[in-house]
Amino acid sequence: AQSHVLWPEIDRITAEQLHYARQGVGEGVWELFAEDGEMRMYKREEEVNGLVVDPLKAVHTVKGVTGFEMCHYFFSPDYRLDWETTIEQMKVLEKVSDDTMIFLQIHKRVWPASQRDALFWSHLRQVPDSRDPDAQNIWIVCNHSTEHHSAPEKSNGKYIRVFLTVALVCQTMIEPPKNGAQITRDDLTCKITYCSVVNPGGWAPASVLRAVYKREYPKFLKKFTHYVYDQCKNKPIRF
Ligand SMILES: O=S(=O)(CCO)c1ccc(-c2ccc(C3CCCC3)c([C@@H]3C[C@@H]3c3ccccn3)c2)cc1
Repeated sequence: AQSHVLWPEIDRITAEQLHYARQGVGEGVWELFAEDGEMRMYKREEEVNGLVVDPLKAVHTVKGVTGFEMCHYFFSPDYRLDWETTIEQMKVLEKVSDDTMIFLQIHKRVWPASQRDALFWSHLRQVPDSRDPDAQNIWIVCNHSTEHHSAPEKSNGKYIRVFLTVALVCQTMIEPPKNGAQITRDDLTCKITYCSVVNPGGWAPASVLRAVYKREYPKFLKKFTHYVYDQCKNKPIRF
């Protein structure tokens, strides 16, 4: 993908999102708004030109899967409709490379706001951990809004286009079995950080959007992580 016109932006945004995901939720104004088992969901209340764009950061720990497996199922178009319940249509507009694609998604309408679509590049990458060189166990998927000739903004004006930046950062922790036995899924833990900022792209009542965010994000992360566990549990481990 290094040759593609988008590459410099993909490289920059992915690095920025990795750094942002690693920042704790201790400092600053993160507000815990949802908890479910190991999942903690935080938000900041922000508005841009009167539009709610509340940044979201979620942390979660899932046993029995690797960071690669979690990121693979998040990135791949083949499984998206199995776990993403808020989209009506999804199309891959361009396969930039094996680890980079451009998606167009039509999201279900959130009454009384008008229906939205999202056009974004999606990039999957393994990340060498600078602090721990032999930790080759961190994977990231970064989704960031982009433009594309086959999905011009004003094509039919039917949908308002959202502007989003999303990052799923997953780290595999292995509890090596005492007796030197082979690693099983019981020895695996995946530490997840999910960050997202979605600008609704056009007017939508703040109260409605905040209610949608509060309801949809916890549901989405819970459904997605359970889906990946179920898909992987009887398959060989992929790091
Ligand atoms: O992580 S992803 O890349 C996974 C690939 O699908 C992703 C996640 C979320 C969105 C998204 C797009 C539109 C909207 C709203 C804005 C006004 C009306 C619709 C929302 C609101 C936040 C609520 C929401 C949260 C989670 C899931 C779906 N809905 C979210 C897009 C992509």
